[in-house]
Amino acid sequence: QTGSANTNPSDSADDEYITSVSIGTPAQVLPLDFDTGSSDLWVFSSETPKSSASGHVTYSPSKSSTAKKLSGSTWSIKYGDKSSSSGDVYTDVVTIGGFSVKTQAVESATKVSTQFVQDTLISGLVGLGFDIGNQVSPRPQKTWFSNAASSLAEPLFTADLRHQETGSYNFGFIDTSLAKGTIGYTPADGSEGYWGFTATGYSVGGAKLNRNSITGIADTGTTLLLLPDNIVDAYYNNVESAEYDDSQEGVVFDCSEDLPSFSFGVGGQTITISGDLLNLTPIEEGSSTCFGGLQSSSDIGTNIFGDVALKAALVVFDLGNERLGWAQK
Ligand SMILES: CSC[C@H](NC(=O)[C@H](Cc1ccccc1)OC(=O)N1CCC(N)CC1)C(=O)N[C@@H](CC1CCCCC1)[C@@H](O)COc1ccncc1
Repeated sequence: QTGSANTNPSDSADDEYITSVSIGTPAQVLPLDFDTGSSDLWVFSSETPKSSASGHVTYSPSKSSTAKKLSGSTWSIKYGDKSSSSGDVYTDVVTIGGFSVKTQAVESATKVSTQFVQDTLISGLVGLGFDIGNQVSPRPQKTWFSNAASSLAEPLFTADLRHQETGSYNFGFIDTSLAKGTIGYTPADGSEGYWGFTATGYSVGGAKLNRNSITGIADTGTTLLLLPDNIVDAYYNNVESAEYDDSQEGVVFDCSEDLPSFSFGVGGQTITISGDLLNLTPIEEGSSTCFGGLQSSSDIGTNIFGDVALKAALVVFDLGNERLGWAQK
């Protein structure tokens, strides 16, 4: 068995990617953000304060004949961008891309932080990280993919995120036609709950890859490519107008600049992110100053190959073989 779901950028900056998920009987369809950087499936619900839920699609377990309360279970999660949510837990049928998991832990939010209240484009997250990262207590729950893996044709999923166009999350199969290059595989380290891996080197503007390895995570839930300061500086030294903007908390530059590409080595392949994928968006509507897709990871403490990097590749999240595959798109 397999599943295939379309995913769409939320806005002109590709800030996040939205995928429709069906929960319950009859199906309640919610727009959710798939996040390989976390391991909880949580949703805005009938239990979310009305003031917080305003403008959001919500899940009502009382309207689902297959919903069951997981009594005594609660959850609480805090993300890298300081956003947070918490609540209680139900189990229900969850269908993604035509594949159904009958008894999936659906974490219902009784509290959500301001960022989530304001982001009415999504009604929650589907964590696609490793089960060890699940935040339900007293008994941690499995992710949707972990529950699905044993019934899928192959215990893997792929992410094909695209700039300003529809992409896909495929479960149980690899559609190699989505990629131009060969898929290079490298071991994935799931010990922290994320999809950790080591890139073997990098280069700016099509130069030869150096051999400076970069350890980081493949994270669909993070917008940017976040790397160490020395690499960020090496890149922006090629961008005449680049400067750090305190209010934007990142490097900005003239939108008219012709940005160099950025490449990294992984699994014997080279993934090249084109300059235009690294020019994220004007800092404000109509501004001629643009915000960079490559920013420093120094205040996070983890290097993150977020959507800016993932958009350049077809990425295989292979749980069965504990490995990540990358192919140029
Ligand atoms: C590098 S952790 C920062 C990161 N959150 C972002 O990337 C947000 C995403 C967003 C949120 C709301 C609207 C638009 C975009 O976007 C920005 O932060 N930005 C985009 C816009 C730009 N102008 C400023 C920077 C983050 O916590 N992700 C987590 C998932 C995320 C949580 C918030 C809701 C959306 C999903 C998660 O994967 C983090 O996992 C790890 C982080 C650190 N160690 C290991 C794992």
